[in-house]
Parts: sequence; structure tokens; C-alpha cells
Amino acid sequence: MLDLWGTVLLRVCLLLGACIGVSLNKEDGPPRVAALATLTLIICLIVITYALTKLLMLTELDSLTHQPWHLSLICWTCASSLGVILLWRLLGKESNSVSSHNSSRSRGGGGGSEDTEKLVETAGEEEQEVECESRKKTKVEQSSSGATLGRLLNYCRKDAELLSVAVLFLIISAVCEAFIPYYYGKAIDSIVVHQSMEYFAKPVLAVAMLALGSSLAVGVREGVFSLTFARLNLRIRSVLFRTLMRQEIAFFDENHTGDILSRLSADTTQMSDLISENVNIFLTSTIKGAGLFIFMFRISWKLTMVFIMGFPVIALISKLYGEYYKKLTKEVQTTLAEANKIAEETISAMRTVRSFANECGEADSYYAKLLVMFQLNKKEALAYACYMWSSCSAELALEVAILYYGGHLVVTGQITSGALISFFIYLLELGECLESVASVYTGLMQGVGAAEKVFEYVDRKPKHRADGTEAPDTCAGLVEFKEITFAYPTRPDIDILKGVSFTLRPGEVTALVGPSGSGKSSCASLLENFYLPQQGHVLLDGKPVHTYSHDYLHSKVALISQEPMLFARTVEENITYGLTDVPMETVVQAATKANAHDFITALPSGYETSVGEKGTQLSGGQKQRVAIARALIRKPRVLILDEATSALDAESEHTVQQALNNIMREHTVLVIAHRLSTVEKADNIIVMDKGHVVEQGSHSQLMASGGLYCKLVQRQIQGIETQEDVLNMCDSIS
Ligand SMILES: Nc1ncnc2c1ncn2[C@@H]1O[C@H](COP(=O)(O)OP(=O)(O)OP(=O)(O)O)[C@@H](O)[C@H]1O
Repeated sequence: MLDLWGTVLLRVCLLLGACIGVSLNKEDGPPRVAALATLTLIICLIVITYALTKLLMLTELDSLTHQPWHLSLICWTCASSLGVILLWRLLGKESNSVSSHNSSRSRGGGGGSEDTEKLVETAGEEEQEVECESRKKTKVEQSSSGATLGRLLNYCRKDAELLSVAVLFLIISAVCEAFIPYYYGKAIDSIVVHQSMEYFAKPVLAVAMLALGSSLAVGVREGVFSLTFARLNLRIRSVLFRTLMRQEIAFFDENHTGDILSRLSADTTQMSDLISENVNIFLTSTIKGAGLFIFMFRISWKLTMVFIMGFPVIALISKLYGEYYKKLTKEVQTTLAEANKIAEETISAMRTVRSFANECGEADSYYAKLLVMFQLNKKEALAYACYMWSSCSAELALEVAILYYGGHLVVTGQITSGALISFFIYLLELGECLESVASVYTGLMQGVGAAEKVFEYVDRKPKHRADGTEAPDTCAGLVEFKEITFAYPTRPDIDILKGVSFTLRPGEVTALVGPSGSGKSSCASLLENFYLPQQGHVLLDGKPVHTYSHDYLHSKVALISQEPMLFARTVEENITYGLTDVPMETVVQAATKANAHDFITALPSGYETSVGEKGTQLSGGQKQRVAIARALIRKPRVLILDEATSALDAESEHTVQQALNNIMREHTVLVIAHRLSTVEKADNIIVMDKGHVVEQGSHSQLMASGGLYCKLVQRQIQGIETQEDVLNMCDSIS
């Protein structure tokens, strides 16, 4: 009867717990809803405790029901639950004040039924939230770890239902575990006093039930916690990647690819893993620890006082060690990051390393960094050994003192021998809880450190972006550079372009030539709106390029560079990159125009063939033609060919050049070239030197004027002659 009553009560409680989770999630609802939810949770937890106590006190139900310590257990459960709720709400509030969480956002698209879709949708929402947060961040500077933690937990609010369930099971498991040693003591006393299996069976049954209940609750708790933080990880990574995608090009000049990737993978993982693990440990240990302490106090307040007196010594040792260990860990992380930087750079430039035969050199510099780390690891190991020695000795001394004094209490009849054993088990478990709580801080701070790094990027507002809205129906393709002065954000003091002005006319081919470093590619970058000039404007049809919408500008201006970057996807996906629902005929049309259709159809799976990482499964000329098709499919008005054929052999150059000749006259074309023979036929040749336009005109005009262009042409011809001389010399020797 009692079992049935308890089971029903427990089920009702679980149901109520789930409802509370839902109510807690309603942030924008009236405060009364939240108050009601909190009240319901408290009532629900009181009922749980009552039901559990009734179930667990099978052996001495009548005698124990009226004892004051029974009441204290109920208070403990309520207080811990209330603590969890308050912590939750406080952190949420703190975070809200920083991030000004705005829930009146409009949702885009019709909500997908799939869980993943919902999460991604949520990520989209978070993105808007992030924008809002970034703006607010200029007003409110948040730096404290608490704020970061609060903000992170605020991200979890989307999973409040799941977390409520996890916390509920956490409390159930803690309560069950706290009761187990009590029944160990009862079991021992029943053997010592009654020496009968009948009395012994009851506490053993209680232990079995408690162990079963606690293991089930632990399983659910762990599973739900892991799921919640996996969802958090998904959301944060998605938001971070979207934020990265919005950054200006200068951001990628300034930041090492390895650092960015490390934030995206290592830091996000560390953040969610460490925080989920430590929040879990913290809540479990504090709730369970409070319960254990109540039991210990109840068994013998005198023994508990001995423990309280000895505890500060152990705490002090942990604190001192913790500080030192934190410092060492930071140093180890910095050295490891430096070593990783070397490894990443070396592996990504393996061909260069091999061609300079510097494998050993790179391995040595990597080893040098590892050695520095090893020295720190040695210090860590020594510190750890000292810590273990001192803390173990202090713990042992405390245990011996308690054992000695406890023996005295048993001998003088103040407690039973079973109670002393229970006390010892509580002591050991409390020690574990305290150790866990102490280690939580370090783990949590590491997680917070990783979170701060992630949020630094998430909060970053692009310094320059195509924020414009212009998207006219027609685009003639007239490009004007007007008095451009430009310095790269990474080197703001060095002007790369100094008062550069020129015009690119629709249907004309304009060539940009000049010595290396004169600023030709920088002009192309400005036309692509990758950077903003400090003075002057780059105009497309009379309007500055940054006033056009991002999508529009890049559909009208296409760049084909010296080393086109293809993605490890199929040929078709590479050609239609950034576009959706493109009919196959359009893809074939673009490929045909780019002289690529024939070679694509000869590939093993035609347009479905994967091109490999960075297009390595295609030849240079094939890659270039796929890149041309990718540019043409967007029907751009302005084409920029930045050394488009310079990396190719004569055969490939010829095929690619043919593809380019097919399309040149339909667009405004800007050709950047080193090999002057390729620009002879251009309508206008602009010659640049040290950031200035020094001359312009047709090939014959420039040759006639005898300026820089003429000198460059002569130098190239001489270079070829010299090569021919060398070849002739070789022939004669052989
Ligand atoms: N992302 C960057 N950040 C800082 N400086 C840069 C960046 N890109 C180029 N520069 C500098 O700007 C100057 C002009 O470079 P740019 O690439 O425009 O010259 P270029 O005429 O195209 O040279 P080349 O013909 O060798 O490609 C160079 O001194 C170069 O070091």
C-alpha cells in the first residue's frame, strides 16, 4: 500500500517537474507565470522528499516520521532546489542585462518539423540576437567570468525543459545516494544487536532500492545533460561560423587560419564539455554534500566538529596548489598553441618544405617548442606530487583523529558501531564531494576562458561590410576609380594606392600592368569591395560599390584569379557555387562558354565528379576553366582576370585564353597581367608604379611614348632572348 502511494506520488512529481521546465522557459510571459512555476516546483519537491522518505524509511517509519531530522532533510531538498532555481534565474538575469535578450524577434520561414531544422532555425535567431548583443556590447563592457557563464547558460535556456528534467533527476539521485550509508549502518547494527537475518534484510532491501533508484536517476541525468550541451554546442558553432562568414576580409588577413579554426573546434568543444561537466559536478556535489553533512551531524555532532576543524587545512593546501597549477596550465596552453602553429603552417606548406629540403629544420623547431612544454609538464608533475603528498597526509591525519575519537564515542555508548561506520562512509563521500567542488572551479574557469574566446568572435562586428541595399534592374558595367588612396588595415601607415584614377568601359578590355607590388591586385580587391579606400571612391555605374547589396555586387562583378580556389565538391556544385536551383542546361551553357564542357564530360562521373581538396584532382587549366564557368553562370557585367593564365603551361594557356576570348567583348573586362604579350590587344593599358597610375593608352601609343611600359616590354623581350641564349648555349655544349 505504502509502495503504491509512494510510486503514484513520484510519478505526479515527475510530471510536475516537466511542466515546470516548460513554464520556466516562458521568459516573456508575465512575472506571475515564473512565480507560479517556482512555487509549483517547491511544492513538487516537498512532495518528492516526503514520498521518498516514506518509501525509504521502511524499517522505522513510525519512529522516524516525527523526528526533527526528518524535517531537516525536507528542508535540505527544498533549499537545494530553491538554490538551483535562484542560480538559474539570477544567471539568466545577469546575462539578460548584458545581452539585452530580445524575444520579440520575427521568425523566418515556416518552422521545420525536424529537430535539427529547429536547432538551425534557432541558430538563425541567435544570429540576430548576436547582432543585437554586439551593438549593446559597445555600451556595456562585460568581462567577468560570471557574466560569461551566465551568458552561456542563457544560451541553454532554449533547452530549459531538458535541463529541468536533468536537475530533477540530479536531486533524486543525490537524495538516494545520501540515504545509502545510513542503511549500511542500520544493517550492521541489526547484525550486531539482533543477530537475525530478519532484521538485517530490511535495511539491505532499502539499500538495494536506493541504489537502483539512484543508478536510474544518474543515467537519465547524465544522458539529458549530455544532450543539452550537445545542442548548445551545435547552436554556438553555427552562430560562430555565421559570424565568421560576415567578417570583413581584413579580419582574415589579421587572424591566423589556425587560430580561427581552433576557436571553431577546440574552444567550442572545450567550452561546452567543461561547462556541462562542471555544472553537473557542482550541482550534484553541493546538493549531495549538503545532505551528507546533515546525516553526519545527525549521527554525531561531536565527530562532525572534529571534521570541521580539520577541513580548513586541506582546503588551504588545495587553494595554494590550484593557483600554481592554473598558472602552469596557462603557460602549457600557450606553448602548445605555438607548437601547433608551427605544425599547421608546415603541414599546409608541405610542398614548399619538401622542395627546400627543410623537413628536419621544421621538425627541430616543432621539437624545440615541445621541449619547452615538456619542462612545464615536469614542473606540473612535481607540483602534483607535492600536492598529493600533502593533501593525502592531511586527509589521513583527519581520518585517524575521527576514527580515534569515534571509537571513544562507541566505547562510551554515545553512538553505535553501525553509526560510526555510516559516519565514516559519509565522511569519505563528503570528501569526494568537496574535492569535486574544488576541482570544478578550475574546470569551469577553463571552460569560461574558452567561452570568452568564442564570444570574442561571436560579438565581433565587421568593421567594413557591403551593407548597401542598391540592386538596380540593369547594370551597364561602367567602373570608375576616383582619386583612390588606400592602405591595408594591417598596415595602415603604408599607402598602397596614392590618388589612383581610371575608368573601365563596358565592352572594352582594360589591362592593368606594372612592376610587382605596384598595387594592381589591390585595385581588384577594392572593386570587389573587400576593403574600403581611405579616400576616393570606386564607382559602378556612378554609385560607390559599397552602396550595392552584397549579393547584387558579387553577381555583377566576378573575379577569376591566378589560383582559383575550388571546393572539395562535384564539378557541378563548384560551378553553381552560391546559387540555388540552377537548371542543368544553364550549367552546361556556362561550362561550354568556358571551354570546359568537353573535359568535364570526359571525367569519370561527368559533372558529378568530385574535384578533390582545393580541386587537386583537376589540372591547372581545367581548374581555371571551371572557375571561369563559375564566374560566367552569374552573368556578371564586370570580369576581373587577375593573372588568370599566368600559372598555366602554353597548352593550357591557349585553351583558357580561347575561353576568355569567347566572353571578353560581352563584359567590362579588367585584365591584370605580368606577361605583357597577353595584353597587347587590350583597348586600354593602364601602367601602375608604386601606387600611382603613371601612363595609359593602347599598346602602340605606349610603345611610342617610350615610358615605363616600353621599358617593361623590352625587359621581357630581353629576358626571353636571354633564355634562348642559354638554351642555345646548352645545345652547343651537348
Ligand atoms: N592583405 C594585405 N595586407 C597587407 N598588405 C598587402 C596585402 N596584400 C598586398 N599587400 C601589399 O600591397 C602592396 C601591393 O600589392 P598588390 O598585390 O596589389 O601588388 P601587385 O601589383 O598586384 O603585385 P604582383 O604583380 O606581384 O601580384 C604590396 O606591397 C603588398 O605587400
